Formats: sequence, C-alpha cells, structure tokens
Amino acid sequence: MFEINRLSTKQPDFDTELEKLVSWDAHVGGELEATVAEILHEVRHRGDQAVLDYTRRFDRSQAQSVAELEVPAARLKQALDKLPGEQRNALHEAADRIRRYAERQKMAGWSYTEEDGTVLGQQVTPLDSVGVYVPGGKAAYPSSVLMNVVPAKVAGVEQIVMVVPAPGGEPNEMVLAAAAIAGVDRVFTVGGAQAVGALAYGTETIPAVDKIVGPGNAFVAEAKRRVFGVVGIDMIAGPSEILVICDGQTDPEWIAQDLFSQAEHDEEAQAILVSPDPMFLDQVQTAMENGLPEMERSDIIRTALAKRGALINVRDLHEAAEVANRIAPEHLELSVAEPEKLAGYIRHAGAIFLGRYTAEALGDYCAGPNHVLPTSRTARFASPLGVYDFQKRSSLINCSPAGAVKLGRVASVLARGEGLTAHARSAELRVEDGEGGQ
Ligand SMILES: NC(=O)c1ccc[n+]([C@@H]2O[C@H](COP(=O)([O-])OP(=O)(O)OC[C@H]3O[C@@H](n4cnc5c(N)ncnc54)[C@H](O)[C@@H]3O)[C@@H](O)[C@H]2O)c1
Ligand SMILES: N[C@H](CO)Cc1c[nH]c[nH+]1
Ligand SMILES: [Zn+2]
Repeated sequence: MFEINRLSTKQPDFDTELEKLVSWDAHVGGELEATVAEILHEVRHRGDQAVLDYTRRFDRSQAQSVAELEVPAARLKQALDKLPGEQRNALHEAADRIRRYAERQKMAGWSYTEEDGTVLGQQVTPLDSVGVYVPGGKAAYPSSVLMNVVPAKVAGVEQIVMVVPAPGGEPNEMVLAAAAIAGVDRVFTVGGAQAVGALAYGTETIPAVDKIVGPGNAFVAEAKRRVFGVVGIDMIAGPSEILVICDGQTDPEWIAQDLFSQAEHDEEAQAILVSPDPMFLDQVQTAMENGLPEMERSDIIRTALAKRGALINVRDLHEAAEVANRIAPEHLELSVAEPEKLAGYIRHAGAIFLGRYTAEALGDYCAGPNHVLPTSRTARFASPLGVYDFQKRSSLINCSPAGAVKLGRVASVLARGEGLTAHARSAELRVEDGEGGQ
C-alpha cells in the first residue's frame, strides 16, 4: 500500500488543500532556514575549516584538508578513459544535443545609428567565473554536469569551478568523466550549503566566483537564495517536480512511471497527475501500487508521494491548465490528443513536454533543452538555465556632437527638474560647445 493525496476541484476546500500541497513553506520551514544560515555564517568566518567540518559531518569524508577535496584534472581524464564505452558514448551524445540547443541561445551584441549620428547598442560579454553545483547526496548526476557546464562553455566563461558532494568520500566516476567532457576547470568534492557558501565568499582553497548555478536539494536551494547579492544565482532549482495533464487515453503504466521518475529524486519531490477522468486516476493509482515494489528507490518515492504527490480530478482540460498555471511546475507533461492546443493555455511551467511519447525523463538527459529548471512555483517569473545565464549585457552609447546638443537640452531640463545641478551642467557644457561651433 502507498499513500497519495486525492483532490477534486469540485470539493469546497480545494484551494486550501492545494495550497498545503504545493506551498514551499509548508515543506521546508524555519528549521532548515536556521541550519543553512548557520552553515553560511561559519563558512564565511572560518573558511576552509568550516567547509571541512561540514563535509566530514554530512558526507562522511575522511579528508584532513580542503586541498584533499580537490579532484586533479588528470583524475577526471582517467575517469573518462576508464568509463565503459556505452556510458562514454551516451555522455558525448547528450553533450552534443545540449550544445546544439545552447548555441541557439547565445546572445550577440547589436547597435543602430540615430538620425543625429549617435550610435546606441548593447555589448554582450561572458561572465568571468562561475560556480556549478552538481547534486550528489542521494544520487549522482552526470547529466547535471553537462546541463550546467556546456552552456557556460558556449557562452565563453573563463573559469568554471564545480562542486559536488561525494558521500563516503567516493566521487562518482561518471560525474568525473562528464566534467572532463564538458571542460570544467576545477572540481571540489564538497556539497550542500557549505559548498554554496565557499563559492560565494571564497575560502583559503576554494575560489569565490561571480555566479552560482545548478540544482540541489532544499539546503542547496535555500543557501543559493541567501547568498544572492554577494554573487549572482541562476534561479531556485530545488527538489524536482512533475505535473502531468492526461485526457485519460495514455497507458496508465506510462503515467505511473512518469510520476515516479521525479518522486524518486527526493522525499521533497512533487508528483501530480491532473485528469478530467476519475476512472483513469484510479487506473494510474493501481499501476503505481503494482509498480512501486520494483523501484530501487521505493522508500523515497513512497515518502514523496505521501507528502507532495496528488491525483487531481478536474472538470475538463481547460480547468486542468488553470490548475497547472497555479502550481507553476518545474516539468509539465501534456499527455493529451492535442498537446499544442493545450500548450496555448499554459503560462507557467519550467519545461513543457508535448504528447504521449514525450516522457519527461528524455528531457532530463538528452533531448537538448536544459534540465536545470525553476521549482517551487518560481516558473511564474524564472526560466530554464541557458547560455543567457552566463552572459551579461552592457549598454553602449556613442554621441555625435549633434546628438550631444539634442540630448543635452532634454537632459538639462530633466536634471534641473530633479534639482541635480551637476547633471544639468555636464549636459549643458556639451550643448554650449555644439552651439558655439555652429
Ligand atoms: N531542479 C532541477 O533542475 C534539478 C536537477 C537535478 C536534481 N534536482 C534535485 O536535486 C536534489 C538532489 O538532492 P541530493 O540530496 O541528492 O543532493 P544534494 O547535493 O543537493 O544535497 C546533498 C547535500 O545536502 C546537505 N545536507 C543533507 N542533509 C543535511 C542536513 N540535515 N543538514 C544540512 N545539510 C544537509 C549535505 O551537505 C549534502 O552534501 C534533489 O532534490 C533533486 O530533485 C533538481
Ligand atoms: N529531473 C531532474 C531535474 O529536476 C534532472 C535529472 C537528472 N537526472 C535525472 N533527472
Ligand atoms: Zn529527473
């Protein structure tokens, strides 16, 4: 037996029950926030020693120094060379698809000339240094190495520092091989909030970076939220989420596995099925009941489904889209006859998977689009990780003498309206120069 929440939009307390299910606060709460605040404080003030203490405590490392937690470049290459051919080929194929998609996201600079000869534009530059968090507490994620590092390389980031927990002190070989393929500059086997703190503040051994990207559990997500401002962050990419909208015509076993696929990441993961067909919800529940014992991580799935899993009955597919928009899930599968039509009603989702054949798991590994996606309803305002996260823009303004006269007159009026005399004089001097020359 397993537990899963059953809801219907027809029940009078639907809104309250849905809120309980999807609200971030209800699941993480103040204790986690206090723990993360303390870890960040310690790392900021005690540097390497704090990183080492927490790594020994949370990841059972035997290391005596943070230097010992750095993985040399030769070790990455060795992992790649020794990897079974099938795994090496799969990593290369996934990297190629991710790169092809990322290339299309690359922003270029542009400029245009106003009638007065002033040139206006935008210059695009890559970030200097980036810290990539690769999760690794409950599972190893070579795919996350590729998803984070490949777009950073496409953008032209100079220094990429990767952090990844190594439970028991043993780094995962496929993760190291992926780091070699992607071209990471430095790797430290440090995880959790202490890794985020080290990348944000810098320690004696781990360099501070300009921006931290990558997914992780609730501790990692909270740590990134807290260091924002000291460094840039990509988004809150916390415990995984899936929401499937199904018209009742897909094989229930397919949908059951799709729901499991995200639930197996974490006890805090979210897996929701929305359908107008109550009998189909029953069939999927039965398929889950039958399939669960075969799952290697059935304990994690069981906990996640009881906490943040739900089968929701709606009146029709239009109402299903409304529910999805309210939840703003990380992943949204549209397992319906006309997915493109339904997609037109979707406003908030990290990634949309269209049609019965598009299993979300394909996007996790190799379809091409990034699997680092906004969670905890942040898809209302955030986007998938992309090359644009590793690029920044500077405005370009190059005034001609005539442009300086024209703009100077406008600026002078506005500056005097704001009571800012120096601004006004700065503009007026160029106007006077231009008028004198006429
Ligand atoms: N949104 C995305 O794009 C995306 C992609 C891949 C994975 N994920 C998510 O990443 C997460 C991976 O989680 P994980 O746990 O396997 O690895 P993780 O690397 O995110 O977290 C492991 C670290 O958590 C810290 N930690 C664990 N328990 C702690 C405690 N009680 N107190 C303080 N720190 C503690 C430890 O430092 C440990 O190193 C999952 O939630 C998964 O759903 C999300
Ligand atoms: N589903 C995760 C993003 O939430 C990505 C992933 C990696 N490996 C398997 N899945
Ligand atoms: Zn996944």
